[in-house]
Amino acid sequence: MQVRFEDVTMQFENKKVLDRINFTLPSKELISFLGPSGCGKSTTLYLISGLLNATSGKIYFDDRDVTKLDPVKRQVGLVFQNYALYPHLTVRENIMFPLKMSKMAKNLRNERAEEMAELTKIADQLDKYPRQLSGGQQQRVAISRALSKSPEILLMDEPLSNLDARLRIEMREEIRRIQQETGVTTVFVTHDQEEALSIADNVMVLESGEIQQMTDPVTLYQKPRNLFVSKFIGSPIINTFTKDSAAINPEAALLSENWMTLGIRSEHFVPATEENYLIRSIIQRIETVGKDITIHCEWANEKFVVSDIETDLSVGDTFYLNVGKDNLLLFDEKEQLIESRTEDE
Ligand SMILES: Nc1ncnc2c1ncn2[C@@H]1O[C@H](COP(=O)(O)OP(=O)(O)OP(=O)(O)O)[C@@H](O)[C@H]1O
Repeated sequence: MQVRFEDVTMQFENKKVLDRINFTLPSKELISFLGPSGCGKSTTLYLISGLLNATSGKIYFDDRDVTKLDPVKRQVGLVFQNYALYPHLTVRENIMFPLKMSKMAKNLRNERAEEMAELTKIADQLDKYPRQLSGGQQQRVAISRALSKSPEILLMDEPLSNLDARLRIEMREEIRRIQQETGVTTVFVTHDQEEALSIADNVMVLESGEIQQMTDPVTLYQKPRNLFVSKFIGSPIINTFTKDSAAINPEAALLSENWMTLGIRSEHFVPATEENYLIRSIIQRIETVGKDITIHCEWANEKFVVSDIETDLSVGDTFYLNVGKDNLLLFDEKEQLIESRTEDE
């Protein structure tokens, strides 16, 4: 099922949290809402679920106007960060709970609970209580419960935030698998850019109640629409330079072009020579973490980082660098990506 927002505004007292936002979530996809704390991700999710009502604008599920529809009638499944399981009910009873509410016959409820537990790989935990399960298993129960009523859409609000790093990675792969097996349109809210990029078909980046960009993870990384998105996506954070950056070769042809900020990702630098370089630096520190080498550079108090590069140079050496022209991200005075440049060349 497709979800469409038309000019949706959400205001709490005198605070406008979402300002006339428009988007379409394609059917059967996993879409991530990504953005810093307070940008309006959860609010958008609750508007889809019906737990919040929009101040103005329209919300459609396919061609059905659901703007004023009761949450129960919207057929959404919800999964929260804290699992929200009933502690006094077993796993089986937790999964069956929404089915009981909708008065499904007991044998069918049981069958459905077992089917869901198979899907989420907790079939051997059905008679335990939530407190006897690990965090990852509890979240599997919450997902089973949310899917038990075959919702039209599954909404997940920071579902992995309570798990440790290793389990987060395991569970995000599981969520991806479950989403693909069921084909249910899924929204996954996170503030973690790596999580969003690794799990989603499409990512919607929000900031200050406005959609900054909505596209697939590769495009988001390679062609961020503006400086905010370029800085929010990618680790380490993208390096930025201005026209008066002393690190830029004063002879560089790039300086005669019209731009305000130059963005270069750490892995896009290649070694260069004093005769032909774009960026110069003095190596400050070489950091090795496992297989990853990050070189911390500086020129005239401007700091930046270089990674995925082979060099014999050491701390204190001058490091000359170039960047392939497709990897130069130029932003104008409104911090928007100048796209025509890469298309022209
Ligand atoms: N019921 C409410 N009354 C007043 N302000 C609210 C209410 N709910 C949310 N807000 C405000 O709306 C803004 C967006 O909140 P929202 O929870 O959607 O952000 P978020 O992007 O999900 O961030 P987080 O990850 O911190 O939850 C915040 O400034 C928040 O304080």
